[in-house]
Amino acid sequence: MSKLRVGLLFGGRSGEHEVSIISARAIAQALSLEENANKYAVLPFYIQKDGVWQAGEVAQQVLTSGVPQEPLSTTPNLWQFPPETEEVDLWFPVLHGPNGEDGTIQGLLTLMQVPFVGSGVLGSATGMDKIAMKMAFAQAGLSQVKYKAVTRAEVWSNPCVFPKLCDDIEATLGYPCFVKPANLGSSVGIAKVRSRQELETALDNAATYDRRIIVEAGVVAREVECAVLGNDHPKASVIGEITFNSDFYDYETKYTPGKADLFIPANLPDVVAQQIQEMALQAFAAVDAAGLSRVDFFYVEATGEIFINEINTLPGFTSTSMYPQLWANSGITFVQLVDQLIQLAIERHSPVS
Ligand SMILES: Nc1ncnc2c1ncn2[C@@H]1O[C@H](COP(=O)(O)OP(=O)(O)OP(=O)(O)O)[C@@H](O)[C@H]1O
Ligand SMILES: C[C@@H](N)C(=O)O
Ligand SMILES: [Mg+2]
Ligand SMILES: [Mg+2]
Repeated sequence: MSKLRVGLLFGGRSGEHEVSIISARAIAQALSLEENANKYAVLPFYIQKDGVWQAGEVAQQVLTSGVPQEPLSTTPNLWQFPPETEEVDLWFPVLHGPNGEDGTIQGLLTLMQVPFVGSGVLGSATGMDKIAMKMAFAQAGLSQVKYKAVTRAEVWSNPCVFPKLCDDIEATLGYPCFVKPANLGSSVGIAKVRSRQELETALDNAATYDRRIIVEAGVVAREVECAVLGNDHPKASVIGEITFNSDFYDYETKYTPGKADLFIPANLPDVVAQQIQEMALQAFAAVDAAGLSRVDFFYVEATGEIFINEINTLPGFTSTSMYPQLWANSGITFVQLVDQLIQLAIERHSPVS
């Protein structure tokens, strides 16, 4: 039986480029182990930081070394896809953040009419944009912290508008609050602010990343996460908890070994764990996710409140990442997990009989 040729897409024009390479390396390895080795042949496709696609040796070299390839200074030809593109039977996008997790690549792959792992255009776009995502969650009745949506135009407006915006944020959300570019991940561009001056700086900085910005009331809570796997009848994993000593779960804490600890399963009353699992499944449906997602929550132990924070439709996928570890603790190994994701992609893209 011939092997299914899996196009592994990684890198990407996003602030999470480096994380994507590490996630893709772990997935490539899992696709070459045990029964997967007989079923799948991996074709690596590396998207440089300037958006140019590389296949073959260049892509393999980035995957093996984990080091991004610097784009050439010549004007890139963005619409020249490598010839290997035509050999792909199924795409496995392992791209985090804008231009990868946000529906853009999913639109391209849909037009190619080749099945792909994960959410489609709607689920990816709604899951990526924290403002759209929160509106979908509110509609589904999921509890979340108070927030305000802000645009770059308001932040970089005339000097009369900006102070009013900051006054409004102070009055409605108070300090500390969190300023986030709406479309990003790995905490890139996020700031925890405690004063007017920090608020102004954080809004200005977030506006350099995105036209859309969200400001959220800060909550003091335990951080817990749940993995979801499936299409129309998804399953929720056990719950995991993250602990750390830094001010919040920022980029450095996420990706520096030893700075954060993961506890799986989290030490939670059964009823709380079940409620989080139900909320994770509701969130998955609310944004129309497919295949996989990791849903992040805040659990306020003193009051019993559970706030949904966000959904990640292409969560970090290194061998030590929360998503595969949650499934490993729920009885699905990393090797089985990538196989199941491919089978779910085939199921989702099969013509309705
Ligand atoms: N409203 C809030 N109250 C308290 N802490 C918060 C709040 N929002 C964010 N944080 C802190 O910032 C971290 C990153 O926030 P968030 O998960 O929204 O960002 P992200 O960039 O999408 O992250 P990910 O890597 O999970 O995709 C959280 O894990 C938490 O530590
Ligand atoms: C990759 C990062 N956005 C995560 O959700 O793990
Ligand atoms: Mg996120
Ligand atoms: Mg998060």
